[in-house]
Amino acid sequence: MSGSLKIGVIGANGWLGGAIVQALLDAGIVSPEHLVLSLRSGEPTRFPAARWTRDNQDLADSVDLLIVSVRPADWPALGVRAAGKLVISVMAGIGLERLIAGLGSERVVRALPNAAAEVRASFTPWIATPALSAEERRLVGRIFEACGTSAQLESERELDYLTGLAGSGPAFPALLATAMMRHATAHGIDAEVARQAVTHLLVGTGRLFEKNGDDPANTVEVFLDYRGTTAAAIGAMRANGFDEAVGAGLAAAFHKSISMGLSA
Ligand SMILES: NC(=O)C1=CN([C@@H]2O[C@H](COP(=O)(O)OP(=O)(O)OC[C@H]3O[C@@H](n4cnc5c(N)ncnc54)[C@H](OP(=O)(O)O)[C@@H]3O)[C@@H](O)[C@H]2O)C=CC1
Ligand SMILES: O=C(O)[C@@H]1CCC=N1
Repeated sequence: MSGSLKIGVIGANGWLGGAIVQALLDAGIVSPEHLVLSLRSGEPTRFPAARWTRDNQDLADSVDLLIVSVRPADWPALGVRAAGKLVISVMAGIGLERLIAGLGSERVVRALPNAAAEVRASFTPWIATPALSAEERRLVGRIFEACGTSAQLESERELDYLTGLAGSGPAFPALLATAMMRHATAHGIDAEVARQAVTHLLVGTGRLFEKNGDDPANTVEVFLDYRGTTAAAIGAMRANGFDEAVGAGLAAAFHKSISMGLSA
């Protein structure tokens, strides 16, 4: 695979598709003139130097690597054939078997980036069919390293599980942040002050985790040892079902990632 690799992205006007294209360009994996991008409605809003089309089959025929980034519900109607092409799907739930049958290619990757690809901070688990060469696997690794960091998995079951934990993941700290902001403003804290407090605690905690690289449970233990405000909060959160609520949420995501792949 050389610098003249042609990449096509179906759904490039969408959130994740656009983020991946930007990451590919930023990392120099593809040049704009080697990009073919498709959209369904509206007009292209980004990447003016790329070739935009509404003809997905023409796109698939024109490129070396095809990335499919439409919503799972739009997959059955897509009808694109990509025999002999390397294909990456980032659609939640759609399994390798269905991708191979639908696309007519044996060289397929299922990947689950997350919304942080927009800031090149996604964690992206992925799995490939056995037909991918070592060089193609390196290329896939480079693509998702461009979006943040990545891990190649051995089993599709792991990917189904991580669809919730990693793919949906940014929504969960956002949910926590929403609950914290709601509580703070109900206690008279200015909404902008609450927003800043919550944003900085998420970013700051992430940076601490990156710096220390240890088990988050250690951080919880260190705070519990103070027997102060943090311990009081953690005790009350746990007594009110915090761990159970998180577990039930991740189990629901795991279940949905399997069921939506069967029904979409
Ligand atoms: N966003 C996220 O955080 C994550 C998303 N994913 C997966 O990525 C995929 C895309 O998600 P996301 O970017 O958020 O969704 P978006 O709705 O933002 O983007 C999907 C895009 O696909 C376009 N589209 C649909 N059908 C076609 C078609 N036939 N031809 C060309 N374009 C088409 C849509 O066009 P239109 O505007 O007309 O609807 C839309 O622009 C999903 O399968 C999702 O499961 C995975 C992990 C994380
Ligand atoms: O919620 C979803 O189904 C997809 C997967 C992760 C983000 N969006």
